[in-house]
Amino acid sequence: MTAIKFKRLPGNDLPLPCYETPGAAGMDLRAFLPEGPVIFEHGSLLIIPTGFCVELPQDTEMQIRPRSGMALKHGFIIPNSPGTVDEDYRGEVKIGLYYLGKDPFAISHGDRIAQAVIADVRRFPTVEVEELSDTKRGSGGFGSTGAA
Ligand SMILES: O=c1ccn([C@H]2C[C@H](O)[C@@H](COP(=O)(O)OP(=O)(O)OP(=O)(O)O)O2)c(=O)[nH]1
Ligand SMILES: [Mg+2]
Repeated sequence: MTAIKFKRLPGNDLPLPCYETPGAAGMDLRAFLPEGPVIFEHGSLLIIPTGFCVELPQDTEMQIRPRSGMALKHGFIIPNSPGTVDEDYRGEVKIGLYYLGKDPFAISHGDRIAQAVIADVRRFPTVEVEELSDTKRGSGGFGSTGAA
């Protein structure tokens, strides 16, 4: 089976990202903060390193998504969610976290702060045309079909 290749950055003693249960969709990503915890205040937006670079299989992407517990219990959102790691990216994977909680919250080295889902990517050629085909929806959007 194809493996996701991770390259460990110097000083990184963290476990390799992995699936926490056999059926998990995402592998958890940990904060690489060897110099100590980072304190989030309400409204903080910080980019947290993971200590790993990744090489993805051809025609895949890594989506960086929030962990539900971090979001719903503590108020951490990922503003660019799902973050997109391109298959040709060779830099360190980083996670942007925005904190909505009231009280200051510490994120420490090794905390599992996000999850990475590997997804297939299809690429298509693009073409400019004069007309698009007719549909029942037409130009309706943004709630045009109602709520109930
Ligand atoms: O949550 C994320 C999102 C992106 N990246 C890295 C991998 C990705 O391949 C690269 C570029 O991301 P993206 O294409 O979303 O950002 P951009 O603003 O379009 O930057 P670029 O012009 O470099 O493509 O940044 C991360 O490490 N974490
Ligand atoms: Mg881009």
